[in-house]
Amino acid sequence: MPTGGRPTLTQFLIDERRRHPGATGDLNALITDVSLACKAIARKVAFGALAGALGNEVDTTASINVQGEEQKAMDVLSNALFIRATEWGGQLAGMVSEEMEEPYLLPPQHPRGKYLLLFDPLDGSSNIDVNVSVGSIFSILRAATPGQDPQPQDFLQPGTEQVGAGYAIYGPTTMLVLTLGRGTHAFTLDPMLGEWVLSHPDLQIPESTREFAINASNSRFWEPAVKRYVDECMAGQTGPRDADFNMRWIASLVAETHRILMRGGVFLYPRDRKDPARAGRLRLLYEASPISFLIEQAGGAASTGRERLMAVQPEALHQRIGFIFGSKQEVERIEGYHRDEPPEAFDAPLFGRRGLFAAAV
Ligand SMILES: O=P(O)(O)OC[C@H]1O[C@](O)(COP(=O)(O)O)[C@@H](O)[C@@H]1O
Ligand SMILES: [Mg+2]
Ligand SMILES: [Mg+2]
Repeated sequence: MPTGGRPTLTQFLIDERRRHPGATGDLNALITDVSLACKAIARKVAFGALAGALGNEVDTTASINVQGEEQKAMDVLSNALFIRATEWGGQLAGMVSEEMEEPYLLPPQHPRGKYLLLFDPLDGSSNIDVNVSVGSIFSILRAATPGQDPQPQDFLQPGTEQVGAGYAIYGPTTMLVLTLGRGTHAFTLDPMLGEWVLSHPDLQIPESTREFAINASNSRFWEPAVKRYVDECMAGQTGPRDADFNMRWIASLVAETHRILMRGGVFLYPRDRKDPARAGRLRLLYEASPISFLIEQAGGAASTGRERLMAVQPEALHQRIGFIFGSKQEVERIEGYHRDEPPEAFDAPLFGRRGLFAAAV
């Protein structure tokens, strides 16, 4: 076997389907289409500064997206590749993307299916110019009205409702990491065969760690619980943790997640006071929710700091949220520190559950 006895993604999906005798194969077809989009994005990313010079159509100008952030040409192109690869197959009823303000409705000639696809087509895109790993993140939900165009509120489902989730990482090797609710599995793209090959079945995150990741430049905006946690890590052997810690920050959620899945660690992009118009940095539906599913399925934990992230009921398509995930013992410790803080210390008046900005984008 050219894959050294390891199953390909197709073989893995066939095996999964056997466990669900009533399955139509639509989910497998959708994941195959998503994995094709990821292959196409990987190829484009690999061209780097040669994009355009070699006759591929990427230009290098940037614009501003619906969230007021710089939108790179590769963000726009990756978004188009996701749509092109998945809209025709008849498995999807609609899509939501970081790069589109409203849900994407399928062209009239395409059949509507029973799934919803939510995605960040290119995560960490500010890293592209410096040749640091980037990725794509996706989440699959069931449509409320299969066969019909969805309403925006149909996408507002808690993470616990996800049918599947995953990401592709475009790094030294291109990999696809996937969960369908039975473990988290990583596939490596064999560049010769162009096939995803199961290289890391059933990933398990170590329960404890001595490595944390946070953007420390935001420290003056943190809640007391986060500040306490980081201070204790920094104090190392001289503090209450009685152990030295390492700190990491890549500024690429996919790359941080991948490191944590491979060797453990904890990631924090907590709710903070930096911008009163938004209570966190990362987007709930197509960043935090799918990453949480992957992390939990690998034995880790994912939280807002106060509750299980996948239990949060979304209120807006592009809602942002505080996000803490990784090795279970550390996430539980951070949640404990939040419980120790009186909620009014930070909540009132802007950030309370019922506060002005609770669901702001
Ligand atoms: O610039 P900061 O504050 O370090 O934020 C980095 C975070 O922003 C992101 O790049 C946001 O994703 P996008 O690139 O898709 O907007 C995450 O991948 C990363 O964790
Ligand atoms: Mg992102
Ligand atoms: Mg993005």
